[in-house]
Amino acid sequence: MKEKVAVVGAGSWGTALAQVLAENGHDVTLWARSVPVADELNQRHTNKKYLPQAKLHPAIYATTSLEEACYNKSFILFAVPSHAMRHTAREVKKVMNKETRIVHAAKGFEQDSWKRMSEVLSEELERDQASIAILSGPSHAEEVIQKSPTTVVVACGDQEVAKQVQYVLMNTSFRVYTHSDAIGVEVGGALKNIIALAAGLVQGLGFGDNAKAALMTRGLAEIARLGKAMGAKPITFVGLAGVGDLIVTCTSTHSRNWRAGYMLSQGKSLSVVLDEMGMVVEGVKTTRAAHALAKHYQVEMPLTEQLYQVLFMDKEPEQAAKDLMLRGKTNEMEEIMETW
Ligand SMILES: NC(=O)c1ccc[n+]([C@@H]2O[C@H](COP(=O)([O-])OP(=O)(O)OC[C@H]3O[C@@H](n4cnc5c(N)ncnc54)[C@H](O)[C@@H]3O)[C@@H](O)[C@H]2O)c1
Ligand SMILES: O=P(O)(O)OC[C@H](O)CO
Repeated sequence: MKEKVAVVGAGSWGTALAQVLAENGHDVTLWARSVPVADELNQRHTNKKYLPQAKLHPAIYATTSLEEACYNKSFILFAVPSHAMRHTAREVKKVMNKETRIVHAAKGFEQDSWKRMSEVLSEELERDQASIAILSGPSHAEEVIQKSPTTVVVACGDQEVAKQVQYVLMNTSFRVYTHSDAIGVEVGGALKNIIALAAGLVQGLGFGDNAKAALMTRGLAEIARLGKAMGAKPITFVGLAGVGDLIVTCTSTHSRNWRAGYMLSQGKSLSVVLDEMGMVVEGVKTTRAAHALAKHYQVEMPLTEQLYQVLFMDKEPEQAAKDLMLRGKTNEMEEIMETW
């Protein structure tokens, strides 16, 4: 059945998801923040800033009007960065219908409140959190747009909504699994960006594959520890929204977080790196959030702690690596048993 879907956010991820939906035959309206981007999408069927090589489906209709995008739609899919979620949702609330199903695909926390995006959406849209679906998993827009086989999860307290989202998005190159652990899927997607930043940094410092494997494994351990404290099911982190996303972001040069980490290793300051990237690097703000959440939940997150000091307290990355290697001696099996 053809559905009317609004995609809110015409960056790389929103554009790639709009393409998947249009290829699946749905009626897609893509909300862009700027008029030139909307004009380019409508007239040339390209989005050069965010997906330079892509030829987009001509049926994708772009607009800068949230009302035009969101009124009378079956689904609204939020693909704006986490820092933009609350104010965008507040505007969407004014123009959307009560029965429209809500999905978000952002991977981060709100600054200062450290809330998950589904909490923010629930507050602003006055919706039960259990009705909000979360799309996550290993999925770079650059590959989705090329129809390279991709697997994702859609998590929701209401499994009927998860199945409906699975129905509208799934096709031969985009496989969607439903999931019931919304907190785990949301937290896994956000926290892997911290480890991806560290992986880029480590690679740029000339460390080898042993260090990368260590980062990913020990990164997963601390993601699971914080996730569990926040109410996630630890087993979720062995799936696509945990290990899967860690693998893709820590090993792919498509990753904005990995690239930002790499640039930092070349001696550039954080503000220069973010400027040069010109795209959202969620891991920076997420490091702040996880640092605060770790304190709040009294969970040990040594990698996050060291990255926090490198990003925000001018610590030399080499010193951070040494401090990680020589921190208090621990027993891996005991830790695994405690978390998993
Ligand atoms: N790019 C990917 O491959 C990918 C994959 C999965 C999830 N995500 C997640 O999707 C979210 C969006 O990422 P992206 O890669 O598309 O980012 P992007 O940098 O490519 O695009 C960001 C978009 O958000 C808009 N935006 C920025 N600030 C805004 C604001 N204050 N108000 C309204 N709109 C604003 C920009 O105009 C742009 O359209 C992030 O949370 C990211 O982690 C991205
Ligand atoms: O490019 P990144 O690092 O923002 O990661 C994008 C997606 O989250 C990968 O699944």
